[in-house]
Amino acid sequence: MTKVIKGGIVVTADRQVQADILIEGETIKEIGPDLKGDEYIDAEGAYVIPGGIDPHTHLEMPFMGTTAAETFETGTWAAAAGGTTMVIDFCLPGADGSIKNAINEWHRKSAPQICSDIGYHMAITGWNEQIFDEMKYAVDAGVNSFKHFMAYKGALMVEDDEMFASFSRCVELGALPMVHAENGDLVDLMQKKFLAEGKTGPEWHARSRPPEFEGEATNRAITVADAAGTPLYVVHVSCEQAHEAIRRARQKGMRVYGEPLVQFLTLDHDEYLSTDWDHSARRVMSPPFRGREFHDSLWAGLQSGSLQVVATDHCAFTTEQKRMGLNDFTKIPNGTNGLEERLAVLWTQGVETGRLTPEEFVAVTSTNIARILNIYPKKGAIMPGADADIVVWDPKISKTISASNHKSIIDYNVFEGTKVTAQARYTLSRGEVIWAWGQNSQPQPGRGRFVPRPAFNSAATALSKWKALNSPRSVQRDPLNIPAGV
Ligand SMILES: NC(=O)NCCC(=O)O
Ligand SMILES: [Zn+2]
Ligand SMILES: [Zn+2]
Repeated sequence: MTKVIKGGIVVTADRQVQADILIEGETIKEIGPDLKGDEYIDAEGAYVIPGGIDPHTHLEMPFMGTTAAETFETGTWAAAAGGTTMVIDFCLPGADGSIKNAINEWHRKSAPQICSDIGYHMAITGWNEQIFDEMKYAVDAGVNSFKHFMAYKGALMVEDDEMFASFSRCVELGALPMVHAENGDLVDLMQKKFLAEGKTGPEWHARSRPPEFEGEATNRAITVADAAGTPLYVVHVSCEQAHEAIRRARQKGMRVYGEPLVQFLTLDHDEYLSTDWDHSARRVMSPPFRGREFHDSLWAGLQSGSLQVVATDHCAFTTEQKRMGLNDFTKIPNGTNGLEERLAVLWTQGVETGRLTPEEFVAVTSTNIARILNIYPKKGAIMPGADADIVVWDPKISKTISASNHKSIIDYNVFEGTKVTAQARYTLSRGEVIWAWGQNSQPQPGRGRFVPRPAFNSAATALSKWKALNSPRSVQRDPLNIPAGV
């Protein structure tokens, strides 16, 4: 059975071309004019883009005394409605600290629920021999990236020496270290100080995590990565201080990748000043939303290439869960939504304003992510042989984002009231239409697959080669010229 996506403008990370796409089974067979097939999908007047990949989600993740409400089913369904065909979700070890058990637990939860494909990152939340050993288990199981939390002191945070040990292990395994870069010690101090002063509202969440804390930690993580000789991926970059550190490292030739979130590009820290407690608490996340001046820095990073990908960090809690922190902002579960909205908001506020080209949009929402996370060109590409994860992207469907019609399980939306001017007309996952605008599509839990991601992407391999050729060597001395020991 073949399908042809007909009459659209195919947009990839490097070009736009008017062409049809022939799909055979789950993969792309041919791209060209006037293709014939058994079925046709109308792309007239629309762009045809690789399915979005969200490199940063937390579905059903146990966190801060509760569990993220968004399930693997509702999360991947919301993603499909928004044009995202793959998510990379964060696996978190449980009380036993085992990476192996965490991966098995994530498979157990996700497999029967996911509507489209999934991959995992693994969190490193401490350091011991078991973690050292099980990092290899993770890589062999197709999990090739490890997140290190420099914040959440007393819970997930790791120290610099632990990061160095883990980054060095990543070098051996050909895996990619990632960091949540905030100075956790200082955040902890500020939180305690504010609470002691009776400052308990959600506005103090943001004030306890200023951009300087993020910039310092980003610099520190880059220093650790340089010492260990590894590329580095900085998640949820929210401010110029962190962006500046990444820019500087890249100028020195380091392979440091930066991931702003669509929330950080568009939403303002004034939201924390709302007199409606729920409104502010629903937007509590770490790092927090920043001021408009930082949005400009992040957009510039996407334009110039110093920042490479846009994610959501989708970690969705209900209002009831947020109210766990009614009298103490440090107990508000951290996280916001964005999976369904990422592409439409980025298109409307990026491409429609001329900040991004359609090609850059494809690069930062899909292709760059697939390349960095080593699943390109199976994912993130429109070329023969690639998975037919494709979106017919209609730049003429407008809507106003609202919790009243979103697919997410939560009872609010941080983009509520935002007007967007483009939507997925069709979303295809491995050749199957899983979402059709206005056609009462239904979720198909269990049809998604886990996609293993191999280790040793080309950046890791190149850096290891460079380090091996250029690392300092001991001076060879004639034993006769070495003074005898005293
Ligand atoms: N970002 C956030 O507030 N919640 C999810 C956990 C994390 O990524 O730090
Ligand atoms: Zn984080
Ligand atoms: Zn996160």
